This record gives sequence, structure tokens and C-alpha cells, in this order.
Amino acid sequence: MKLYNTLSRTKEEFQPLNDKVVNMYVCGPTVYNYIHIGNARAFIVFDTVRRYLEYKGYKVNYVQNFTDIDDKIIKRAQEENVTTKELAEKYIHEYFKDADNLGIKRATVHPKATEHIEDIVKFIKILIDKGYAYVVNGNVYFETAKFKDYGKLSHKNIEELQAGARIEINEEKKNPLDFVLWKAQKPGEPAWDSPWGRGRPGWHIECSVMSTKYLGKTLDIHAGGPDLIFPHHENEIAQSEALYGQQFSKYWMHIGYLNINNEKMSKSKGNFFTVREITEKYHPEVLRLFMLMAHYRNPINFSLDLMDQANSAYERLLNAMANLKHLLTVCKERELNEEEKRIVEKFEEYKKEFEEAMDDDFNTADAISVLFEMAKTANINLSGNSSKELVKYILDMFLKLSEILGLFYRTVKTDIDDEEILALIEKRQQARKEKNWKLADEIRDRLREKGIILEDTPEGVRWKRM
Ligand SMILES: Nc1ncnc2c1ncn2[C@@H]1O[C@H](COP(=O)(O)OP(=O)(O)OP(=O)(O)O)[C@@H](O)[C@H]1O
Ligand SMILES: [Zn+2]
Repeated sequence: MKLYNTLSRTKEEFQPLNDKVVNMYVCGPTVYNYIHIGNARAFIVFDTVRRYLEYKGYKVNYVQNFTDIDDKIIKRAQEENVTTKELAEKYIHEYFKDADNLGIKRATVHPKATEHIEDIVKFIKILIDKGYAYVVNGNVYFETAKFKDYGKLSHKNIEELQAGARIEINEEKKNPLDFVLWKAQKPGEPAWDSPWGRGRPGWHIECSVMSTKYLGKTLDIHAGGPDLIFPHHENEIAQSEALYGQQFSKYWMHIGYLNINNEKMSKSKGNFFTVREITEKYHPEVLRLFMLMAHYRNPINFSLDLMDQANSAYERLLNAMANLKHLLTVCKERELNEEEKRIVEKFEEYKKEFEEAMDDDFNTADAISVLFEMAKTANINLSGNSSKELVKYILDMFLKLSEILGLFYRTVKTDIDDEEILALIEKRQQARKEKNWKLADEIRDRLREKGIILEDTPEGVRWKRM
């Protein structure tokens, strides 16, 4: 299996540090608003990477953080007259609603910056002790000139970086490329104690600290949007490698931009559609299919026309599967005839092609083309006279492969009946009574995987199918 590594700018053979385990970290949202579809592109793509790795038999430890303290959060909280914690919690909740809707699996851990202040302070202290950071007026800065590999991810030398960096007026910094690790408190801002006075962590440090805490000093894959390569990920490398003296992440994956009118879609520019808006108009799986129909590293220029095209594509696949489900109810069980055996061989070929596409740097666009080929072949060759085994075999393959893309397995599969759902809900209620939160969460997750959403209300648990 090959993947494109931003660090080497080549497609490399994928070989995790530990044969069967993949430790993967994805930079998550800064929670002061609903996520827009540009953010969603990142989360959908990396969820698909994770699903494929799991399909290949790896155990994936997947960590995605919430940046729950930062300038934008503070500003927005002040405008709305709520605390930063209240604001962040609200949008974390909204993030999960959107992510669940899009079939993005929950991470193994979703750490929050504000819950790791002690670890962050410890990390910064050691950087200062080792001579990589300096304190000025309660602010702590990382001294980039001390880290000789600075620029290796963005493939630029210090002079180029300096020329490209926005030169802010900050007389405290020894060098414009130095970045803040700890920010001294300004009046009215939330703050935590530290050896340098009250303040809060900078943005980059949280990812270095939380990734190491949950995944170890060297990650297999670190991933994010293209705007994060510099400075965010470059700075994460500098902090972590300076501290631990070993490689921070073996592979770096970055998606292409989601643009609108050929300009980056972004919260700050206001040129965005939220996931909420789009999924009111289209089925969430259409948005997911839309994202995966492009190669993840290519830019996408978003338009509603393209969404309409994705919608038709989605319906074609859905119809093929609905047709198979219908055939399942009318076809009779009997041995496969010669012609049908050849069809099975053809589908085994399709499966191989699908895997080859995914093995080649997660080429979901080609993988989806294979699904269309499958739909075509099924439509042409199957009828009410086909063997039920054949129909079942093809439907199962459809669902198995599309589940890797996070598609159809919730909408098409109905292998859980009401009785089973109620029994699991009962079991979860019991676990909650016994304060066994882990089991309760596991049951909720298991149901979600099957497309069942639980809602805890004062009147009890409500559930619905997605
Ligand atoms: N237009 C986009 N295309 C692709 N990825 C994006 C886009 N916008 C954001 N991302 C990615 O989404 C993730 C979360 O981003 P974040 O919450 O920092 O918000 P943001 O939308 O980039 O903020 P802003 O729009 O104000 O610059 C990051 O990995 C980021 O790189
Ligand atoms: Zn990050």
C-alpha cells in the first residue's frame, strides 16, 4: 500500500512502526462555529483512510483534538456573552451531530486543549530547560533558529519562510518565525496558572502534547488540511523533535483545498456553506460521496451544480442496491450456473480493482468508479431468475466495499431489528445505572454503527434510524 507523504513529497510504501497497529492523529476543529464543508472534507477523507486501514486488518488508534481555547473562541464568546467553555461545549456537541450524520466515526480519543494544561506546561518547561524556548513578559516563545530542521515539512529554508511569513510587529520575539508556546493573560481572558504567570497555551503546542500523550512520541500518520502544513505542522515537528530527539511522525497527509469560486472556503472569509445547510438540502451521504469522488489531494471547486451531479450518482448506486434487495426477496435458492460463476469471478475482479485503487494513495475516485461498474454489471446480469446466493453475494460485496467509503452501509443495511435495538438500549440503561460509562458508550457506538441514533430525553431514550 502506498501513500503520499508531504514530508518526502513522494508516494511511499506504507509501513507502520508496529506491524499491525496504526497510530494516527488528525487536527480537529477550533470550536466556535458549526463546521463548514471545507472542514468536513478533511474529516471525511481521514475517516475513510482510517476505515480502509481497518479493512486491511490494522488496529487504528485515531486521535482528533478539539481546539477549545484560542483568540477566535474568546472573541466569539465575548460577543455572545457566554463563557469560552460554554461556547466550545456547544460547538463540540454540534460537531458530533454533523460528524455522526456524515458517517464519520468517533475517534478513539477526542482530547481537548483545556483538559491538558498541566501536560502542556510540563512540555514547555522542558523546552525552556533544553534551551529551545525563552520567556518574555509572561509569554513563552519557541526559538526556531535552534531547531536545525525547521522548514523540512514545507520544504522551505529559513530565508524563504521569513520572506513568506506575515511579519507581525512583536518586539518580544528574537526572530519573526519564533512562535508562541504560552500566552500571558490579557484582561478579561480565561487563564491558567503556570511558572510564567497566568495565561493559556498557544495553538501548536496542544497537538504536540496530546498526540504524544495518547499515541506515543512517534506517530505513524499525522493529518490535516493544506493550510496546516505551515506553520502549524512545521511548528509541531519543531517542538516535538526538539523535546524528544526522535521523528515526530513517519507520514504526513494533507488534503487539497475545498474552494468556492476558486478561493479557499473559510470561516473567516464568510464564503462558506455549513454542513448543516448542505445536509438540509441533500442526503448526508451525497456530501460524503461528493468529497470522495475527487482525489483527496486535488483541489475541489465547490458548486451546487456539482452537488446535483453527486446526487444523481448517489441515486444510481442506491437504485442498484435497492434492486438487489428486491431481488433477494423474489429469487430462489439454487446452485449457481456456469454463467453465474463467471459473474462471481467478475465481481472478485472488481473487488481487487477497488483495493488496488485504495492501495494507491487512497484513490477513492477510482474506487467509486468500480462501484459504478459493479452496479452496471449487476443491473444487466441479474433478474428474478437469478440464484439467491448470487444476489446475496453481490449485495454483500457492495455493502462491504461501500462501507470502507462510509457509504450505504447505514442506509441500505437493515440487519438489526427493533427487538434487538430495544434489548441493546435496555442493556445500556442498566450499564448507566451501574455507572459503567464505558459499556454504555460502547453500546451507543455499536448502535450508531448500525445507523441507529439514540437521544437521551427527560422521558427516556428515544431512537431513530438514520
Ligand atoms: N477550505 C478548506 N479546504 C480544506 N480543508 C480545510 C478548509 N478549511 C479548513 N480546512 C481544514 O479543516 C480543519 C479544521 O479547521 P479550523 O477549525 O481551524 O477552521 P478553518 O475553517 O480553517 O478556519 P478559518 O476558515 O477561519 O481559516 C483543518 O484541518 C483545516 O485545515
Ligand atoms: Zn494540530
